[in-house]
Amino acid sequence: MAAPSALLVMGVSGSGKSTVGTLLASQLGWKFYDADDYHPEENRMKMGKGIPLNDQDRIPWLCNLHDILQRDVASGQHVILACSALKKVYRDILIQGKNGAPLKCDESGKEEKLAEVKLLVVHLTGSFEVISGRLLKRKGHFMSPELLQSQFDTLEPPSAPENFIQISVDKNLSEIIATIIETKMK
Ligand SMILES: Nc1ncnc2c1ncn2[C@@H]1O[C@H](COP(=O)(O)OP(=O)(O)O)[C@@H](O)[C@H]1O
Ligand SMILES: O=C(O)[C@H](O)[C@@H](O)[C@H](O)[C@H](O)COP(=O)(O)O
Repeated sequence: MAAPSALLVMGVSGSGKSTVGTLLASQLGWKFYDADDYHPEENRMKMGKGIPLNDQDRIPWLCNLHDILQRDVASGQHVILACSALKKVYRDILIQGKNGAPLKCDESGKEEKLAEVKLLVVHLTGSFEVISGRLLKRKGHFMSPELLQSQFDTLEPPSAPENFIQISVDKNLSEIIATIIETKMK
């Protein structure tokens, strides 16, 4: 496969997506998006009350992120997205648009064909104990730590034929970044 022009850093809440994505973007000089910044207020309020999001809450959010990625990649921009992307279908939407089909995700009825985003999925994996420990220490975030169990329950780890790597959150940040850069170059 050709070198990716987009990286998706995924995993449950507290797995290190924002931290890893930010560091990676500054090292590579790629544009960085944090999917959390694109949640509508209703989603934030729901999560803040300790209610997990469902497909209905997530799909428009993912479609919007797909459109943003697609626009950047089409203009030659290299991008990194930090996004939970817990289910396979969510990753399909990020890559291909709604229903995993290469269609534009708007409601206009226009079925505009889009090029697939060439993307490497980086899954940050770790135990409930390690990740909940980190979330409990993290301050100033809308996500309630009680939602972590539902994130693990929802998680469908990437598998073939997805283009992915898994990295343990037990590694330190420089090891994680080095592994991603090395994989991306292959
Ligand atoms: N590899 C790591 N080793 C130690 N601490 C980490 C690591 N990755 C992230 N952290 C810390 O864990 C917490 C959660 O990370 P964050 O990037 O906010 O996760 P996410 O974006 O997946 O919710 C933060 O306080 C961050 O500094
Ligand atoms: O799909 C979801 O349920 C949400 O995206 C959820 O994952 C939330 O956005 C983050 O987990 C909270 O932010 P952090 O991932 O930064 O904790």
